[in-house]
Amino acid sequence: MQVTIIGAGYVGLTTGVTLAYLGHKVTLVDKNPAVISSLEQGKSPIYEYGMDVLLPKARRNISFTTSYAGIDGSRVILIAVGTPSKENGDADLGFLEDAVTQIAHSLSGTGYPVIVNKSTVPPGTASRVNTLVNNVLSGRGLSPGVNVASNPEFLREGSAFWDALYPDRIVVGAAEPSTRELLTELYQPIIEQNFTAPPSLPRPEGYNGPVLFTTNPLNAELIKYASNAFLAMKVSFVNEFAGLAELLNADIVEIAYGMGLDSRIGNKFLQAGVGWGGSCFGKDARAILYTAKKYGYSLPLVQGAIEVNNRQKKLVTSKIRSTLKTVPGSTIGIMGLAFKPGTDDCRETPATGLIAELLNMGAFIKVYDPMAMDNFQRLYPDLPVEYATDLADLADGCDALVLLTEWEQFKNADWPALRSLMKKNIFIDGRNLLDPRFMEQSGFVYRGVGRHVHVRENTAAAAPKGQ
Ligand SMILES: NC(=O)c1ccc[n+]([C@@H]2O[C@H](COP(=O)([O-])OP(=O)(O)OC[C@H]3O[C@@H](n4cnc5c(N)ncnc54)[C@H](O)[C@@H]3O)[C@@H](O)[C@H]2O)c1
Ligand SMILES: O=c1ccn([C@@H]2O[C@H](COP(=O)(O)OP(=O)(O)O[C@H]3O[C@H](CO)[C@@H](O)[C@H](O)[C@H]3O)[C@@H](O)[C@H]2O)c(=O)[nH]1
Repeated sequence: MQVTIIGAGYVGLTTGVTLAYLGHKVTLVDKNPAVISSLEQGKSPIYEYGMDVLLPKARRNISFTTSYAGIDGSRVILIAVGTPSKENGDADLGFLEDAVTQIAHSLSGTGYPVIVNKSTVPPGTASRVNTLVNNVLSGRGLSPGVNVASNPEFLREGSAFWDALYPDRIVVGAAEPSTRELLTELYQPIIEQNFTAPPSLPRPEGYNGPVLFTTNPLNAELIKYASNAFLAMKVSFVNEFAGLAELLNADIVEIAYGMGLDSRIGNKFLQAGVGWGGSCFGKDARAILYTAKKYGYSLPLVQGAIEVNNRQKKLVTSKIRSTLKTVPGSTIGIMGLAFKPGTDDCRETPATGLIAELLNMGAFIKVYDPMAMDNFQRLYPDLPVEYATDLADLADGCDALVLLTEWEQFKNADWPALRSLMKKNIFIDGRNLLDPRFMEQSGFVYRGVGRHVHVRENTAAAAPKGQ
């Protein structure tokens, strides 16, 4: 099937590469010439696990362009442009409206494609896009016959290709049976799992394909917001209890493990830490709160998830204060800048707020991330921090190390050697990644999140991570 995707960012690019890998003919349109020229040279502008394998394999079925000129022959146009937060919390639909207007001006009037919205957008947007595109067509003297569907995206950065090839569900919000059939055809290889799995992304054992759920566009749009709000709330819930556990000298890792044994609760998204970040949870929670307010309604659970998260982000500074005592003049090493492991994305990463606070308190800051240093520097060019070349360079001369992203490389580091390079021995584990007893044996004063300082024998090792 001939498919056009507008926006070659995290969602558009992974979706485009996946669909091309599955045999569709994909045109990726992005207004940023640097993104397109990088892709034309075979280089991905973003880091995503599996991209190095899938992009070359998809290459013969995919083309990249900054122009909307060639979109006319497509049967489906997927929109995957950004929908960032406005000052008031509402989703900014400027990029989306620009894309839709350009699409409407590029269609010739024969055999219209279906426009499918993959960007996360407030309820009612599909209907608004429908009016916008068909008004432009009418203004051009063409018949207003374009259908618009909602097909929200649920991929996670760092495992985007897993989520694209082996999703739990595909949600299609479409009013007309013909649009539902078209999107079912688009996703047929995934629904039926009739493709050769790439060796680096093997089909999970027992996985038999996603549930295809068809509904109307409004419900589909709300499914996306409700899902993200629920996940953010789940993490905030465990973080809220982490604070109480710490006061009571209990251990949140064991508590979360015990909770997750109940299949109604499940063991995922119960990992306490420095709070959630990224380009989606905060933005989408603010947007749905704004929508509710417009209708004279409130969402106290969603509001609470944000408040708990804001409080959580201050946790590290108070741990630094209580362990280091004198912060001004101290050197603090930040381990991890990406908002989660497996990605180079630093949008709304917990690292920024913490670094700003520590700088304000008079600390000297060094940072290291195995993947996200360039992105971080590009996003926050004015932050006066020193970029370390590796973990040893980071630890060298530090009074405290603060782990913010649970990279595998950090787990497997030579901790006694790193300790020997430091001036003082404070270690704040903002993701409960490391074994407290091992860290203390390695010479550190260890502080995790929601865990008693001296964790009992057999506890940390026994409880698996909740991700
Ligand atoms: N990042 C994720 O993990 C994720 C997951 C699910 C849903 N989403 C949603 O998907 C949407 C896209 O997110 P993203 O992270 O991929 O964004 P992104 O910023 O990484 O990419 C958006 C791309 O769209 C391009 N663009 C903007 N306006 C354009 C236009 N008019 N024409 C052509 N190109 C244009 C930009 O240049 C950019 O490359 C958002 O609504 C987001 O909430 C994101
Ligand atoms: O137990 C957990 C799980 C996650 N997090 C944090 O929560 C944030 C978000 O993590 P995750 O959801 O894995 O990453 P995203 O790539 O932001 O994906 C979310 O946002 C996307 C954009 O809307 C959706 O498509 C995905 O389904 C949804 O999981 C990160 O800062 C994580 O560190 C925790 O602190 N504890």
